[in-house]
Amino acid sequence: MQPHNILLSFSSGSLLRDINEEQLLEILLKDFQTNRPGIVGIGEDCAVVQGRGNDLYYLFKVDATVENVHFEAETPPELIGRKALARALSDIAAMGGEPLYALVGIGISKDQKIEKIKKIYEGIRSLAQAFDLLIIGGETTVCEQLFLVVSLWGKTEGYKPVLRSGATDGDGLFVTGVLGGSFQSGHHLMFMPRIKEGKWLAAGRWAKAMMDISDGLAKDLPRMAKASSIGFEIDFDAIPIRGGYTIKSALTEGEDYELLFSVAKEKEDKLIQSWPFDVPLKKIGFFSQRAKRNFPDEFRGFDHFQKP
Ligand SMILES: Nc1ncnc2c1ncn2[C@@H]1O[C@H](COP(=O)(O)OP(=O)(O)OP(=O)(O)O)[C@@H](O)[C@H]1O
Ligand SMILES: Cc1ncc(C[n+]2csc(CCOP(=O)(O)O)c2C)c(N)n1
Ligand SMILES: [Mg+2]
Repeated sequence: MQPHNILLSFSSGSLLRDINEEQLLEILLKDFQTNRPGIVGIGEDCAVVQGRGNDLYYLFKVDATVENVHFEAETPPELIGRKALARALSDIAAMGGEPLYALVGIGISKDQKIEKIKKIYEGIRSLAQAFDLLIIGGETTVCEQLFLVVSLWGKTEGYKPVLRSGATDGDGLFVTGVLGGSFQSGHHLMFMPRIKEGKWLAAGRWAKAMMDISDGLAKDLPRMAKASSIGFEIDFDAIPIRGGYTIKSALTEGEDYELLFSVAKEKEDKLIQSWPFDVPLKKIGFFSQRAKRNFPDEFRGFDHFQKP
């Protein structure tokens, strides 16, 4: 059982495995200033910094992709590079932004084949090209466990980024694509970040709250509900599950990299009629002031510090 107030209950001997990712951030950032007018700091998929006027917002994101955590030693190197960039792009998509520039950090051991690193970079280059994104720098270091860190700079222009906190009572709850089986099916290496869908949803003022699903719906939806100070009702039969996988997989395994968003009740039908993309769109429930903010205990979602 997790202690309720982590700041009161952790001791100098406590280990990371005793807490979760959110609790670690609470401990670390207790005395940091992370917000001020025009800036949205911790708690969103990207940090938001307001540009000049009310029409331009910059988005910032940094994402790590680590051997034996996010990919395996045998993963094809082009797909390692592709995934490292795609993960960060998914967070720009989650706010309805468009990507502008990237910095790429890499940690490699001295025994690594140069050919493998070249292939990793080829994976980055081809996805960057697909999104018209410039790689403008990075960092190289030596390390036993191969890792990449991608920093992205993006923007919304002419409309506001969609935060996690905008959902209100009665809003419909939608997801793109299908959920579950990401690791086993290889989706976690091949997914297409939902940049154009996210931008359309934000620029057209369809989505009131939005995020990407990286730790599983069972973990990420309660985060959105908490940010919006609201509960939710899920229609479990409506959840779009990848063929051959289970509802448990769809709710808990994570790395779906799909968009989860809320839409005002009166706009739902129009949204479904107007949806111009090939990727499926599905209503899976609604936000409610009276409903709970959690899934049943058997559905937990992914946490780096805790056993599945
Ligand atoms: N070490 C850290 N220091 C400061 N802020 C952090 C740190 N790690 C995460 N954050 C912030 O905490 C929030 C949640 O981070 P997290 O990486 O879980 O984002 P996410 O979008 O929920 O997940 P993902 O990156 O898998 O999509 C973000 O706003 C992020 O900027
Ligand atoms: C070797 C290997 N083991 C496990 C997984 C599954 N996995 C890793 S990170 C993550 C959640 C999102 O990460 P983050 O919170 O860092 O964004 C999930 C579901 C994998 N892809 N590769
Ligand atoms: Mg995210």
